[in-house]
Amino acid sequence: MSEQITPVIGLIGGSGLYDIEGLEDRRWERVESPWGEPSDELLFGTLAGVRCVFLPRHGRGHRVPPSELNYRANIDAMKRAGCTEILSLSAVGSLNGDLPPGTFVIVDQFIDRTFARKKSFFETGCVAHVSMAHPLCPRLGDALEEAARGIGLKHRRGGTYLVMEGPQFSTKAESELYRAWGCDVIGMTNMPEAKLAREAELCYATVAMVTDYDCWHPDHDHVTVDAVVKVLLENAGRAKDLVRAVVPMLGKPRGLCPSGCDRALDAAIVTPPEKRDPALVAKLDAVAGRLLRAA
Ligand SMILES: CSC[C@H]1O[C@H](OP(=O)(O)O)[C@H](O)[C@@H]1O
Ligand SMILES: Nc1ncnc2[nH]cnc12
Repeated sequence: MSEQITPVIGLIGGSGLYDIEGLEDRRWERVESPWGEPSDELLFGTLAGVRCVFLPRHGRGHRVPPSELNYRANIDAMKRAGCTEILSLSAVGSLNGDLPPGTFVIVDQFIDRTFARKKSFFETGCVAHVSMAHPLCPRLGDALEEAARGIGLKHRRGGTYLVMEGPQFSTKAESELYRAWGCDVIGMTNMPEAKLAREAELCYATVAMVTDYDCWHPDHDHVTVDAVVKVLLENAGRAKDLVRAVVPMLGKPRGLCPSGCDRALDAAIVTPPEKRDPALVAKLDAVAGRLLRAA
């Protein structure tokens, strides 16, 4: 019989999203990871009977900046907590005049311009190369699109998210360069998060919630934190409505991911078993235990 999965929905809340009210049987719990400290405790609970695990990306109180987030610990902790998929909810600037503040973009591509982050679970002693050609899970995108349409949310399916290092916002020349590259939105956090989710064989989707026009638009002020916060407080309520609509759709028992997100490591690990570093293999127990345990 083909494998049946009972989904556990991971939710990573970005700027402005530090809790999911309405989660039943809620409890904040510390999850230990061999990769270090996650941003915060994880919030466990259920929505419409579906198990959910929420992590505020920057921690409650927004304490951790994008470059100092321990992305590996965050993804590893969510995998250890049993998550089968992750929905990332993120504030972004718009690089596209057709995507005004308030629009929710169901992203389908990334350009990763970050340079000061640990980007892989695989290090000396166990090397792997996963495909990132299609970094976001279309199955999750379909559900998000249907849910957004169902609740009348201003949204767009598809768009390229440029991930910058930050924490400073872009220069005008950078903003114009990214527009010329065809990017739609800009933020600081979804890479390496999406890469690590892929290595951990977790389906991953991003809802990018537009808060500003960055600094390229001749008719709008350059982005400031005040402006972002004002719009993201409006976006946060709608993001929670979207979560409440999409979780019941995703929570039904299902087969394997048609796009293969949950088997991403099948053809990725290069180092043969006898050459692997046992200490690293032990650290990879949650991320890659499916394959490494068998070896
Ligand atoms: C507070 S504005 C800049 C900040 O917001 C976004 O974070 P997140 O993706 O976690 O919502 C952006 O990437 C920056 O980190
Ligand atoms: N303009 C912008 N640049 C980078 N990150 C952002 N998050 C929200 N707006 C942003």
